[in-house]
Amino acid sequence: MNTPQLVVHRDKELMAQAAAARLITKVVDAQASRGYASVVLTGGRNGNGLLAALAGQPARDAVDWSRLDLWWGDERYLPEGDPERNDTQAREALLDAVPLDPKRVHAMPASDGPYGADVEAAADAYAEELARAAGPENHGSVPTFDVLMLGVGPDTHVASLFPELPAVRETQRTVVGVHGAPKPPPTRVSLTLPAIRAAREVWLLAAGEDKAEAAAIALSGAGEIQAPAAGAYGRARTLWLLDAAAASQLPRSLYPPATS
Ligand SMILES: O=C(O)[C@H](O)[C@@H](O)[C@H](O)[C@H](O)COP(=O)(O)O
Repeated sequence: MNTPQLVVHRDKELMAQAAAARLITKVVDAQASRGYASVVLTGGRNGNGLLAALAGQPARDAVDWSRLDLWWGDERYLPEGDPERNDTQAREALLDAVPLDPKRVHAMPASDGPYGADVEAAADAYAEELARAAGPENHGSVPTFDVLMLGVGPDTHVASLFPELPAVRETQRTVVGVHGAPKPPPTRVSLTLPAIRAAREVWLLAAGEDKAEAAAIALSGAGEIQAPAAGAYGRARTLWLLDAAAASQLPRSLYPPATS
């Protein structure tokens, strides 16, 4: 497991803008070296704030959107187009404004789709879609994502992996159904920690005073069952993108050199 890197920005607006610029550069580099890029999106205010910031950046046109594979780390299990779905909010924030290849945008199943109320079947279907996209070097489970982004909840949850609940304990499956999520809505589909760890880079987004305790807990050696964010790390890099408010309870030893 690699040591998390921390970058602390002045406030949540600057964090969103800087993280968006960072994502553009990462995608452009991946496309220049490999011809395509693969990114996993997250829901929530910080995740959508990053997408909205990216939409406003002229450099967004440096990305070849037609060669970008988009996946989700989790989804609220609601009907297609529901305003509370992560993919609905991502489309409103950015996706509808850029020329993506619809075949490369992999939304998680909706509750009014073929699986109906069977969220486990929906999760299995997404796992199969990931496996089909995986290359031989990925051990046949999930593709090697260039960047997998995760908002961090005040309770240290990431994706829909909540402290102590079954989903965070999953060690084999790549996608699971979640029931009784403490953050509404209660029924969700989520990548598991093994799937998250397949990413080259995992970026954790934490801005706002309400994330200060979660960041301090997750970065101070807590276990992944009690603090799922502590178990979210990439194969090559784990990057926490914070604002000063969310970093305010970090031990000084963890606080990076002055960044803004
Ligand atoms: O479906 C969701 O709600 C998100 O995927 C969830 O994991 C979110 O990223 C965190 O709860 C942080 O959300 P905020 O950035 O809004 O605090």
